[in-house]
Amino acid sequence: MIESLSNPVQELAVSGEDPPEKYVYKGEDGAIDASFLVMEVPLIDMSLLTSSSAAGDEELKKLRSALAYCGCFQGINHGLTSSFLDKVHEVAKQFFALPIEEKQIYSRTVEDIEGYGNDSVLSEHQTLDWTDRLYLTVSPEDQRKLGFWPEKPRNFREVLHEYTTKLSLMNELLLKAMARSLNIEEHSFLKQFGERGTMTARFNLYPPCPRPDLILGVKPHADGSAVTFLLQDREVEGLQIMKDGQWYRVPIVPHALLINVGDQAEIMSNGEFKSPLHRVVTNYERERITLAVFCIPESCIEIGPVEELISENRPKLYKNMKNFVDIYFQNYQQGKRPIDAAKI
Ligand SMILES: O=C(O)CCC(=O)C(=O)O
Ligand SMILES: [Fe+2]
Repeated sequence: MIESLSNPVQELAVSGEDPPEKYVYKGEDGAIDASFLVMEVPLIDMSLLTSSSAAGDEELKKLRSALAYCGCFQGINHGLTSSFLDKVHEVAKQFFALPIEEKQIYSRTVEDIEGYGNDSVLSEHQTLDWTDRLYLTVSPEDQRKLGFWPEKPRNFREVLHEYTTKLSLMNELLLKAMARSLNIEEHSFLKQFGERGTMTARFNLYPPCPRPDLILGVKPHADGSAVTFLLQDREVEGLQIMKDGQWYRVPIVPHALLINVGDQAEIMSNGEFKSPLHRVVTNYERERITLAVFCIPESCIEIGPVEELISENRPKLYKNMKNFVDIYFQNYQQGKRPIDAAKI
């Protein structure tokens, strides 16, 4: 296997040169266009998801239909203040603004996806994403590799810790609400998630791109998580979701969290919830910074469709399996949709 790391896209972007051919996307899923229709991503009031009132029941119905319809929603009233979310965005921005030598202290190695860097080059035919990332394991806390956790800006570690501690609680609340919305025992999904599920954080920088018509920020994929929390850029759009064979733009709702289910929630829900295919387009003039936090079930626990969601009318659609993330990466690298490997 050829494997090497590519140069920071941030440097390519300022060089003013034409981007190398290996960034040009050759997929056949339609033109790259930033002016598609906007997806009406439902807004969900997260504060109502724990309420046993009529309004709470109503919100659960909305949650269920959002996850069945487009696999995602804009979470509002989530309990994180706007000023705190601005701070999270600010530390990400300050990290990517550091001189290259300072960021490279945290560089990932070829063997490890954690750290600062971008796509591993595994084959000559691979198309690279127009993005630089900082990828960190957040929990379980004893698996953090602090050597990759930036010391600059000064409050980076503290802000990330606080943000992800809150998201971890939100993940639990949401997995319970997702189960209740399907009228199944509320711990059905949480049990499969386990007490030592993994949480990873991926800071994404998409530098301005000279050819947004040819180059993607992130190629089409669905997430391998159970749940993903995305803090979008406050001003620059870029995320697109596929629905019924069409790409749609995901709008920015200031200070909302864009929450989507990943393949593992699709499997556990026996396909009631849809893990959405999504991609990121680039912008000619402006950089975009996002933070994706992935909540991933404990790898040694077997996940599979919850029994109560299997019936004569709705047969079991996915196999039971452990360590889906491994299956995910094997299939992803071969350009296959990982969830297909889980289908019966
Ligand atoms: O940056 C975005 O808008 C989405 C990133 C994403 O899909 C991912 O990191 O899995
Ligand atoms: Fe994603």
